[in-house]
Amino acid sequence: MTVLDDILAGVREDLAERQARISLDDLKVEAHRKPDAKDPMPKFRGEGIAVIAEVKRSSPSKGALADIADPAALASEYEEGGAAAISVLTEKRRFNGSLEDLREVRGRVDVPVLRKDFVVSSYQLWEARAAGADMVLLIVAALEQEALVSLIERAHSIGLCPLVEVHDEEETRRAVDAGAQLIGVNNRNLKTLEVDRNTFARVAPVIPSNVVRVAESGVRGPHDVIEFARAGADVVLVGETLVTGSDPRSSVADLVAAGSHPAIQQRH
Ligand SMILES: O=P(O)(O)OC[C@@H](O)[C@@H](O)c1c[nH]c2ccccc12
Repeated sequence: MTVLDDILAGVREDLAERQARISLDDLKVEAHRKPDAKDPMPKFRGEGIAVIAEVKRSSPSKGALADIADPAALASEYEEGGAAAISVLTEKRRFNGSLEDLREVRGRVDVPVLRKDFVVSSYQLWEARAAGADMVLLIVAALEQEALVSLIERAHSIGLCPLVEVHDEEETRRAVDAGAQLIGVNNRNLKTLEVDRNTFARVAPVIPSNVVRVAESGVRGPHDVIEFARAGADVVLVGETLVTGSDPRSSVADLVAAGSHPAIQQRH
């Protein structure tokens, strides 16, 4: 059993528990009360490389990373540093996150907010929307093709922008076939948790030029942003470096500055 299988088993158990407690109809009512989701694409296709900054307390690879007593305060620092969007881990068992964290972040920042979780059911899309998310992560390795296609369609139909995560060329072809407009290449293999920073450069050429490309995981600082940008990234998604650093606001600002370096050729 891979780490991903193990995480998914826990996610399904927790999901069943929530589904027994909160009806889909109630979630839909709550979701419809929320203001329309914000479209992240203009920022992702704008000047320079956009930075998605992540609220992440723990990870299966490293264990506890940071306490983060006030996720909204952290997100607000990210926003002040120039983050184009905020990613909030909502998975509980391995990442120590929650939908409550997302709700708090949503209440504090103006930029789009991504629900970072292991989505296997449209129920979780409604949960994301009800908590005020604008975007949702869909992991190709966790989904059959049919489920991937229908979750992408459903996400769009309820106003969520799906970030479709891949790790190799084959998954990328599946994401493109499924209609993904925003693809994240995870440099971390979720089956082994190993990070290989060359993954993005290897996989990016398979992504059509009209699709927005996100380099995920393993960004240690401005130098890595420049490397991913050179390999064709429009966006970088950064967690650990920001939550373990001493000044999240200026760390984000440094990454944003590196991503708008004139030597970087913009694709859009
Ligand atoms: O902390 P890092 O190495 O900067 O990585 C952030 C992000 O890419 C990572 O948290 C992530 C990428 N894909 C995921 C899927 C599920 C959970 C977490 C993730």
